[in-house]
Amino acid sequence: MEAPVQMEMVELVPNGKHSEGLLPVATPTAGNQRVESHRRSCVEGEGFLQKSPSKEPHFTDFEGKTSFGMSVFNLSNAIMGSGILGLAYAMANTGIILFLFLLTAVALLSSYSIHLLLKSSGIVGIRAYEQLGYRAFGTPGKLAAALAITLQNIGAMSSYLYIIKSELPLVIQTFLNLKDHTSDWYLNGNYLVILVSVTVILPLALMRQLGYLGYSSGFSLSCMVFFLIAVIYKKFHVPCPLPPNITNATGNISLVDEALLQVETEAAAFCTPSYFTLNTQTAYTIPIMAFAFVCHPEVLPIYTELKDPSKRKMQHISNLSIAVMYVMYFLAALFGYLTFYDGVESELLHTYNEVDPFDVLILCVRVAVLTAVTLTVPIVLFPVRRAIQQILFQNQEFSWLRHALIATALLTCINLLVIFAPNILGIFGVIGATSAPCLIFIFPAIFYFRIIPTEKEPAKSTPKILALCFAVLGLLLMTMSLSFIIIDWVSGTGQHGGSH
Ligand SMILES: NC(=O)C[C@H](N)C(=O)O
Repeated sequence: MEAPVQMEMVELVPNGKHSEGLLPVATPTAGNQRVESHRRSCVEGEGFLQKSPSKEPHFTDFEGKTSFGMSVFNLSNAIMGSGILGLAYAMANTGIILFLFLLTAVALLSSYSIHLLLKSSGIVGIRAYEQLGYRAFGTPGKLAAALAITLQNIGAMSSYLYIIKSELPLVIQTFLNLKDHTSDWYLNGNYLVILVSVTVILPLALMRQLGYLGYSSGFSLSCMVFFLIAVIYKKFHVPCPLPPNITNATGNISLVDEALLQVETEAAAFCTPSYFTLNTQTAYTIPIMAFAFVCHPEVLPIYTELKDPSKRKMQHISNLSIAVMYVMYFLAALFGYLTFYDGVESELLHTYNEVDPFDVLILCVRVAVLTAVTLTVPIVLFPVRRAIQQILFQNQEFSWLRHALIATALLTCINLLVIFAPNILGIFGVIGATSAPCLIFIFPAIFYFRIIPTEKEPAKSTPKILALCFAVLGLLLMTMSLSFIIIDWVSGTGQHGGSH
């Protein structure tokens, strides 16, 4: 099939949650002007880093203003999300060494995949993930990329709402000073998640532009840093095992002694870290890690906004962001695991409820994380709505009714998903085994294979063979993870990672 000429609409707006470009600068009019100028002057195969010699404006003349440091911050922010909460559980099911090996592999592969994206975009002058799909495979390629991005963002939003469902009842319980979790509606996560969606998230999602809300994504990164500090601090203040209430179990002193002895032996075994573990839950490790490292749809928009852009500079930015997140992810997983060992839940923050529900530090972390995820949901909803609008209602005038209906429908679906999802592991697992491997491994590799001209790199050249191997690896990981997850569900062990 002939590669289609790049005459598609290009919107220089992000696909996810980095702050720049979400501000009013990226108005539809500005976008359309750029598209118009692009339509007039796009030259096939022209590198976007070269300034167009023609006098006519060109979309690649768009001058980025973001500094190196700010771009590292934006990309780190795009990487960091709820995935960090699942990593300690992944470590409990792989052991420290195997976890470190897999985390390193996913981080390195993630960086290689960005290299493929940057190289492909350099050849054709495209700065949007979906557009690469269009350039490589025409409309099916564009739709596949848009679908994967939409699914990934829906997964991210569901995980954020799941955090609201599991953490908000605990915050309210602490504020009301209630020792026990009662069945009152205000302690029911399902009601609370609907309440927050209707009263906070929906009104924000109805705004026409994100405006200053875009800045709040920087706030979420700070919250996750705060979360990490608390996890490290708590490791040294939470006893292992958690004190058991054995005297309640029996009034007999000799039985208490016996029980104590048994508890001590079990405790020694329980509180010893494992370096290499394999069990049914190990299957979730790669999907959790893949989910945690997804930021690929954001790379090209961040590249667009970069001051004095070059592929090398953008690759440095990506490597640095991945390295910083790699360290943060490893520390969060390690200290979370070393606090609770095999008792850690698939949503780490929820596990601290076992220690002391009234702990002030954990309460502050919960409030911070809850605020961050609540503000991030509308930010992630915007590009999903844009994708739906582009696919279903292309070239139609803005309509408030459609704008509101899509937001309401999306939020309703995500609420239903979250209410019926047994645990956050299901969300990490399904999204991490479907859209994440597509976005990280498969699409960048096959887009690269199609986009780089054979005159430049023949089909049998090393970079292209490597890219194909990368796609095959992604496909393998995807099928393996999905099969193991389905087997886990069918055999009924899927509840292990539950956070309740
Ligand atoms: N950006 C995403 O899609 C997910 C993000 N990497 C997270 O961990 O939540």
